[in-house]
Amino acid sequence: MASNPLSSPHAASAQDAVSTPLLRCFIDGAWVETARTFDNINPVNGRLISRVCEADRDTVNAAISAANRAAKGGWRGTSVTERAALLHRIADGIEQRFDDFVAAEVADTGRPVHQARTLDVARGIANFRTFADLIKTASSEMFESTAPDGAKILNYVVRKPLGTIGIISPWNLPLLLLTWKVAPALAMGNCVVAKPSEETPSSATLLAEVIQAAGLPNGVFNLIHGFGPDSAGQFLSTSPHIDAITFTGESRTGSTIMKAAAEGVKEVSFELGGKNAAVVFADADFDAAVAGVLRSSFTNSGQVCLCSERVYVERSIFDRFVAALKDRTEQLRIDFPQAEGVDMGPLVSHAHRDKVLSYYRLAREEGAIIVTGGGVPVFGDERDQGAYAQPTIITGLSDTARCTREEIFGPICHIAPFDTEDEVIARVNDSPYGLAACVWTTHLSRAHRVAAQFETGIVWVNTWFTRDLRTPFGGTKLSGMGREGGRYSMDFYSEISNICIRL
Ligand SMILES: NC(=O)c1ccc[n+]([C@@H]2O[C@H](COP(=O)([O-])OP(=O)(O)OC[C@H]3O[C@@H](n4cnc5c(N)ncnc54)[C@H](O)[C@@H]3O)[C@@H](O)[C@H]2O)c1
Ligand SMILES: O=C/C=C/C=C(\O)C(=O)O
Repeated sequence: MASNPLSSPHAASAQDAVSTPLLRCFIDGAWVETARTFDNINPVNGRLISRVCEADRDTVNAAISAANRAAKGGWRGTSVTERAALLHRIADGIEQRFDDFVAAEVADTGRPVHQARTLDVARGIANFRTFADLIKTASSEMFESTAPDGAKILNYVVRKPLGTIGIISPWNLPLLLLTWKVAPALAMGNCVVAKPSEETPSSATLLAEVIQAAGLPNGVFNLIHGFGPDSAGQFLSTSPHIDAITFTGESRTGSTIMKAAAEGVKEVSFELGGKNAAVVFADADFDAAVAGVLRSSFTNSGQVCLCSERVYVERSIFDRFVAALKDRTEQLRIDFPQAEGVDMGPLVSHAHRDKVLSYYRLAREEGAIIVTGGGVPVFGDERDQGAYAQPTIITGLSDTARCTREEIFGPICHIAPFDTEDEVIARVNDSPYGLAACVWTTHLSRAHRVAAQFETGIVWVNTWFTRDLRTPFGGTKLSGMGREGGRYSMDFYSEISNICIRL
């Protein structure tokens, strides 16, 4: 198998004299070229990486038909043991091509190589292995009772596949978030039509190669490339022939998809936007809190749905904390993905950087104090053609400012002082989002008391983005609908029936 998607046999195109790789769709076990293509750009230097086949409506419908056929074919009848073995084979395939997946993620996003290795690709493997093991150990419910006439009654629960699942994923953690949905969907016996973000097609294409090599029956996994509105995403989410949609992306996109799902009363699972808070009490381990907020604000250039864009620090340590975080932020190494000790790469695209920079300008207009950053780093080399932005800390804004209420999804956080526990809980909850929160304190009962009052799906205490894949993951309010992870994924990707027997 070729070294990476940039030279994979399924990407190379004989038509292209300059040998720019062509990334194709994968439908019913075959690689499919389409009439229209779009460019995939490297955000480190603005250069063309590959051309990507855009699936039109007919191509999307062909993928859905292939999944429907496979769903009615043998796949739903495979045993848990067979499906678990196949998922492990897919994980093995990712492992065998680990460096190719790293290269794909880095090419599309410019992220540090060490992050792609330790987070993105590692989680791609873990996602398949976790659900392979889970279905083999999962139990079902059974209830014994007695009818009024004394007859024994047995109720038991069975899980069946939903059928064809539409999966639409974002660009910020491409392989992690795509496999977080594909693995449990396949584990529960469903068939899949997956559409990755137009910004990050490479690792999804590699995944299709690995799935094909693992021997999944044709049509069980299908990959279509394209955009959202009037393109593959919309054609998939509005199709009457899919049985459920699982989507990760912006809240307003989720709302659009939900309207489409309403037409056919389809099951939906949404992992949406956030405006997450980190709360630092005076009794926190100060150095750990500074290091933790540095990570939760600037990991992946702030392009993680769980990042802290709002930081609240108890007043007595506010000035000291701001100074310490400023110092650590200014030491962050912003560099090429493969540079030794690199901490931060570019944003995913020039368009996204423009959006983030518009918020940097808005912060000034709203009267923020720019503690550090607020612009674009100058390198004097090809990175100046990339989509880099400075990690930025601001203070001085009210809780009603747009920069403290709207998701920016870049390397920026606003720090505000607070005085009491009740005050900070109310301020954290005063948000249209409810995805995640972080609390830094050494006071155990306070940690539990505060965490339990946050209106978020996830709370971390003295840590951030620490993941046990068996736990429920998801948000409240505009941050999403439903939970995925462990048995929560098994429930979403199954049709649950109860069978009652009079013995
Ligand atoms: N809650 C979570 O777990 C989680 C995880 C990662 C990212 N996110 C959120 O995702 C956003 C960033 O990702 P993004 O910019 O790719 O989001 P996005 O909503 O712009 O796009 C996400 C996906 O949806 C597709 N899409 C866009 N419009 C569509 C439409 N009308 N119909 C069907 N598909 C459509 C896109 O092509 C892409 O594949 C941020 O808001 C972030 O908070 C949330
Ligand atoms: O950018 C958002 C990150 C989401 C992470 C997960 O869905 C996960 O860790 O399973």
